[in-house]
Amino acid sequence: MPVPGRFTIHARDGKARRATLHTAHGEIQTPVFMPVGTQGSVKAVGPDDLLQAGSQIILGNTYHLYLRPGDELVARRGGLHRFMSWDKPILTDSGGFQVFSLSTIRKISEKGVEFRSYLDGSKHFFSPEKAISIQQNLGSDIMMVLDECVGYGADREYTARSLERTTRWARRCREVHTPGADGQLMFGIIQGGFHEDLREESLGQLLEIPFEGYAIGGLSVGESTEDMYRILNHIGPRMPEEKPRYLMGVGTPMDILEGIESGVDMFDCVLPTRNARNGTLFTSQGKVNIKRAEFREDDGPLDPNCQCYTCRNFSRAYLRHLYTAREILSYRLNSLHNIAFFLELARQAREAIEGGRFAELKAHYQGIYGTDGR
Ligand SMILES: CC1(C)O[C@@H]2[C@@H](CO[C@@]3(CNc4nc5cc6c(=O)[nH]c(N)nc6cc5[nH]4)OC(C)(C)O[C@@H]23)O1
Ligand SMILES: [Zn+2]
Repeated sequence: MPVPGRFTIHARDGKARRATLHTAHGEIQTPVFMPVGTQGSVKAVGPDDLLQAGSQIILGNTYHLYLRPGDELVARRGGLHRFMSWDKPILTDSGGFQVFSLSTIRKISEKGVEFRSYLDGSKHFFSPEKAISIQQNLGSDIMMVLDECVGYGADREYTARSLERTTRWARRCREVHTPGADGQLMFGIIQGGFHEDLREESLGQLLEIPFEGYAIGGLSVGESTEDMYRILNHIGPRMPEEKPRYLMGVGTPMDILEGIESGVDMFDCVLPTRNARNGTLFTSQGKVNIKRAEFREDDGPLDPNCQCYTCRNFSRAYLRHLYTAREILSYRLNSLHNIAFFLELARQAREAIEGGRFAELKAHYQGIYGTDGR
């Protein structure tokens, strides 16, 4: 009987790891890309599409689901898995980041964070305990602690004080959920901005609290690729070897490969679904901007090397037409393909690590997407 939280490393290639993470809703082969389903749906695609594309786990969001339809309502409907008919693993972010990135008029204190809803301006308060209670109501397999993600360019002094409070909040989250209760896992989140020593400080403090995994927060917040990679390369390998490592909100294909090379196992990003909706498609030969006139009469598949439903059934000419005509089907077909691309990238990474060929895989994509794929 698999024990939720068990993390088994099968192969290594440099700092990259090929592993299996066990959860209450099944096992996850890592490195893994997690499509983002912020409001309980991965935009424009259904659970059947996600399974077909090979998705092992998806993301939900505490902040959004608390505000609408309400975590208590979801709990009364049997939890998020049943509510959205997804019976594989779900990871939920704690809402801290969304409060800072989406909400207006927020006040942060030792107790937690007060914010106004982006929907109707009503006032709300998240304590660390509340953030965990919401994720228990949602029934997610992996819960994230409530943290403060300091903005890019926050001063060192504030960053240092903030990470101390984030650690105290992390301890409070752990205190209200016994490890493994209801099969739910809890990950700590490393902060510390863009200061290597503060990052080590944050990690060191979190290691004193028993978490089933550790995440790197505070990145993909508008910093340069150089700054992201500097922190990633520094803290990734220093994270606990025997536990899963999750890089939040990242990223482009090249950012993901850089993260895997630094020892990271789990990734999530809205890039595939968000870019799909503005016609930017990721292919084995680089980015394709489907609205370009050159595709008007192109009968070829979007990506000849892709096995997804979109590439097996529709031409670039048709995809361009749907996009230009603002057809709803454009969102679905473009999103299906981009999700399939990111999932295939992660699958290729798993295979390359098993075969000791990860460096070659990264070099191959560097030749197509450049150093950061922006
Ligand atoms: C890359 C891309 C396309 O992703 C978009 C947009 C802007 O960046 C993103 C993704 N970056 C991102 N960094 C994060 C940091 C934390 C964090 O420190 N703590 C917690 N609890 N959750 C986090 C979630 C994060 N997501 O953040 C929002 C604002 C959600 O939109 C996403 O650019
Ligand atoms: Zn495709």
